Amino acid sequence: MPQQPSPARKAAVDLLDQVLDEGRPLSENVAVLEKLGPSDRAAAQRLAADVLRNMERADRLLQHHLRKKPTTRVMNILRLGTYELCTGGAAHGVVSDCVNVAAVGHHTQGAKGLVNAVLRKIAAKGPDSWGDLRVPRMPKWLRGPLLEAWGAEIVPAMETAHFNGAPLDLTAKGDPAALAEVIGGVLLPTGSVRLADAGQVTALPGFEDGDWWVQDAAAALPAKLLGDVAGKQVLDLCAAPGGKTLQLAAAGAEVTALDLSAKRLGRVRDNLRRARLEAALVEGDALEHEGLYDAILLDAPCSATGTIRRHPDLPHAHEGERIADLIGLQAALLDHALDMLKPDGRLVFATCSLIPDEGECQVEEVLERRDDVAIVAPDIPGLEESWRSEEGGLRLRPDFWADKGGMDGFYMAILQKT
Ligand SMILES: C[S@@+](CC[C@H](N)C(=O)[O-])C[C@H]1O[C@@H](n2cnc3c(N)ncnc32)[C@H](O)[C@@H]1O
Repeated sequence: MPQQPSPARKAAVDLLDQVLDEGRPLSENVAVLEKLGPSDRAAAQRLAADVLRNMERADRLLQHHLRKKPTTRVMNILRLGTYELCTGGAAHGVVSDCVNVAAVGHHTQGAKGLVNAVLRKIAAKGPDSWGDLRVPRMPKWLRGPLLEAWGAEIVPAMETAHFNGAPLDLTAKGDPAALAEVIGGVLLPTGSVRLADAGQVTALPGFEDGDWWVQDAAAALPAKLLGDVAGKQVLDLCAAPGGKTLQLAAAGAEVTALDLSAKRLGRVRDNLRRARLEAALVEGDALEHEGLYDAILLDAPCSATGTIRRHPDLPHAHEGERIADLIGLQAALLDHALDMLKPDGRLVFATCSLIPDEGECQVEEVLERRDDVAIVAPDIPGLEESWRSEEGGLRLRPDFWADKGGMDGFYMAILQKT
């Protein structure tokens, strides 16, 4: 009988298989984690994400020791072992446990010897060269279009930001300066509170009382761009999991939060309950919703390429095949949302994408298509002039605020019904 591997390591390899073989993002791979305790679950998720963030580096070292590429699962065991060995993992423990992961799989039993031999070689020499390997590049399907859009200086800066990962940002329900003090965080110029090393989120002060919620500093801006929403009827069109709904409700708006996904809408409900805030929840297709609103937030479904710092699986789980459809959906959502906006009302269009077709181009095109909307320049505290884009929106990039820990990539613009 082979010795059982550590549950976290085996689950991490299962997660890697599902991302790289089946194209399923880490967030959708819950079945793999169901049987694990909380600490193994967290360790498996962290390991899988770290391996994906470092995959190009691991593959570079491994290619010197492999005459031909093994199956994806064997390769993933090797990637995991390489990453751990090169980042301080104890050589004997990591190698033998990776051999155990191979030994318990029907299709990988035969590769036990290979895993052992290759990882021993990596253990001997890999850690010395690891630090000299280049920052991993994005896969070609994404790097190509981004090079075209942003150029050869900016894309490597984005890649460095992706490689560095993301701190934890919180949005305060009340006074952000007071929250920063209580929680020991840094108050950012735009009002978010940043924690460099947060640990377990649910253990932070104020979690149970709903005094704050997790939201990247860039993601916190679109709701603010709607201006003073107190007492206004505000429609949050693609609302789940609800960070922006909470902001709007906390600012005193009468919010209708709509989302297509019942499951994801359940998360909005949970988040509202924890923060003791209220909103009317509607499950449905935004394109079929009707009504007239004072203000609308359209945080449209998109490639989510602005969130790679937190989701290193994203560029590996697919090759952007849905982006063309998403661009069409964003344009249709934008037109329908503008039809539901009262005269003089404000709509904020936002996407967490690095691709201009999902941001700047959408706004340029809607301004050409329609003569009942005008763009309004964003004016809230903390904005930097370099964030303003030509057509009048805000372009946020992961390489901005590099000295502060970065921000998610986002595009947002304010449109006013004339
Ligand atoms: C970028 S996420 C929204 C994030 C959210 N605004 C927040 O701040 O937490 C996009 C959301 O759009 C929803 N969605 C996609 N297509 C939709 C449609 N046709 N109608 C309504 N919601 C849709 C997805 O279920 C997803 O929850």
